Amino acid sequence: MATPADEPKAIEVRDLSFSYNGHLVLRDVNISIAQREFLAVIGPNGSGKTTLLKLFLGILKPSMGIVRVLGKEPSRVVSEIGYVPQDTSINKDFPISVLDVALMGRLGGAGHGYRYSAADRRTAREALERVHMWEYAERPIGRLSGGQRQRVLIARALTGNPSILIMDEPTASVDKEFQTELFEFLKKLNDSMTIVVVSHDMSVLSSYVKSVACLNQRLFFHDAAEITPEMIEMAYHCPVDLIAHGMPHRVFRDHEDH
Ligand SMILES: Nc1ncnc2c1ncn2[C@@H]1O[C@H](COP(=O)(O)OP(=O)(O)OP(=O)(O)O)[C@@H](O)[C@H]1O
Repeated sequence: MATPADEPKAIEVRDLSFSYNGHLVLRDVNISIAQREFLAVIGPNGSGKTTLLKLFLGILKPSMGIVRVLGKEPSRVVSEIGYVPQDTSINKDFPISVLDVALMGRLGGAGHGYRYSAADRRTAREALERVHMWEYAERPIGRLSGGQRQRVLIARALTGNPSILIMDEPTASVDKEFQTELFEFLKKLNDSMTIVVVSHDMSVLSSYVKSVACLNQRLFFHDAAEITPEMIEMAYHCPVDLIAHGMPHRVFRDHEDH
């Protein structure tokens, strides 16, 4: 049986740089994410967070350096990763039901024309029950609240039975109550699953995550849930008066307003 010492890292990134058409977005990024880690990636708008996630997923290829997921090329382990994209990437007018969205998580590498089996339907139902959305199974996704839609997207990611869950801004369009509920849920999943969450909102993160990475073209990784003033300065290019055990939330807001 594999011991933690010899099990592969969930995600390993070495000397990674990435450019879009010559425009450098990520520079010399190194990070090693152990299995069952709960990592938050924070950073300002346009700092490359979504780009980094897409490199983890194999949707983008590094310009330089390597990305390994469970020791392999990301494209070879697609079914190991559940991805919850930003809510804004969802076309809310598309006439598709909650159950259909959850079932899409079963497609994995399956080609066009794949027919869902009874096992697929059972798994989709279980995933929707886990996020308390089974009662909405027949409802079009366009007629859900932001928080409900987020739950369905999580269910879709879980139906693939991934060992790594990657979420891009899961709390962007939901209220405080759902944020807490979501992180409690993620904390339970984290017993058996690696979780990577991109977020702007640090106030909800600190009590749930195990480590934090601050990104602004370069990545600054801290192997603890604490967000240090150095990380803030590095990523946000502003000195932050880090208030005792508080997140510099107010300070950020002031900073972003100017
Ligand atoms: N497909 C693309 N083609 C060209 N440039 C892109 C593309 N996608 C993103 N970019 C640029 O790359 C940079 C990083 O974008 P990315 O979406 O990774 O940032 P982010 O940190 O996720 O931002 P946000 O917090 O606003 O979601 C930005 O300057 C963005 O304009």
